[in-house]
Amino acid sequence: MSCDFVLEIEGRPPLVLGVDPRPQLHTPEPIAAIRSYTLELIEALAERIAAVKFQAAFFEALGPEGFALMHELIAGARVMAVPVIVDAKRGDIGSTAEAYAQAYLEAYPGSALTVNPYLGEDAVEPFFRAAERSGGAVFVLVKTSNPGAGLFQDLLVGEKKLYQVVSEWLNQQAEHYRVGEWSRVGAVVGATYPEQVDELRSALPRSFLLLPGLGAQGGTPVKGAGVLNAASRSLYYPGGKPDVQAACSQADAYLKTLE
Ligand SMILES: O=C(O)c1cc(=O)[nH]c(=O)n1[C@@H]1O[C@H](COP(=O)(O)O)[C@@H](O)[C@H]1O
Repeated sequence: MSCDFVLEIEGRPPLVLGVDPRPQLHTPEPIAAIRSYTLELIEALAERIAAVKFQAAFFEALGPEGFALMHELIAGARVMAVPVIVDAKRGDIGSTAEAYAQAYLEAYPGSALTVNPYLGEDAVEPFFRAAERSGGAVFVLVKTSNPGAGLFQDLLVGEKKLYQVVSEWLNQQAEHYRVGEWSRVGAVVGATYPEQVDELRSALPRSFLLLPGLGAQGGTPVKGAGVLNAASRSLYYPGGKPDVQAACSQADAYLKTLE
């Protein structure tokens, strides 16, 4: 297995498994049950997914043991040769960004991290540089999937919307951090906004687009080069509960619409 996120992702299916565990669905011992279910699921879906995306908040909410479990599962996915995206949406002043980049990108070479660009270029660059050193990637929030995304992201800045300004800046960064056809600098675009997905696919030709919002938020799969459709609840808990067989069927159904 190559230890470079960009090279690994290129040839894989366009679906991402989101792991957002709810302890109430794994009683009576949530930590142990989430560990075994997630490992079994990643193994079962390994050939059907581009990557597994761990949402840090759900593990943090489980306390110190939960946070340790996320790190254990990241390592487990890497052992199974499945690329990892840590969805922690980090963003802070440069010196703190260095520490976040060390915690996720450098700790897991060949992995990716979601990043919030609100603090500006000097706050995001440490993530790009760390990704370059570690063979990783960064997915920067451009147009998020939530209903309130437009409050700031659609604000007009001159004649452009703020998310368009972000995407123009991001495209320059993406050119700089290219690895062949694709870049270490990707973008997050909600599957719930298909028009903006089309627009940003053209505006960011070198970037992988991570599209959360599939299923539970009402988004549907989007075909396209470099498009990674991400589903958490609808794939991790198909039918509202842990079920490996049903998850395999759901993954097949998503992939069929993407053929
Ligand atoms: O970065 C993300 O993954 C993300 C960005 C975004 O715009 N919208 C969004 O829903 N997400 C994450 O994607 C997952 C979506 O979960 P489901 O709605 O259950 O598929 C959650 O972990 C969110 O935190």
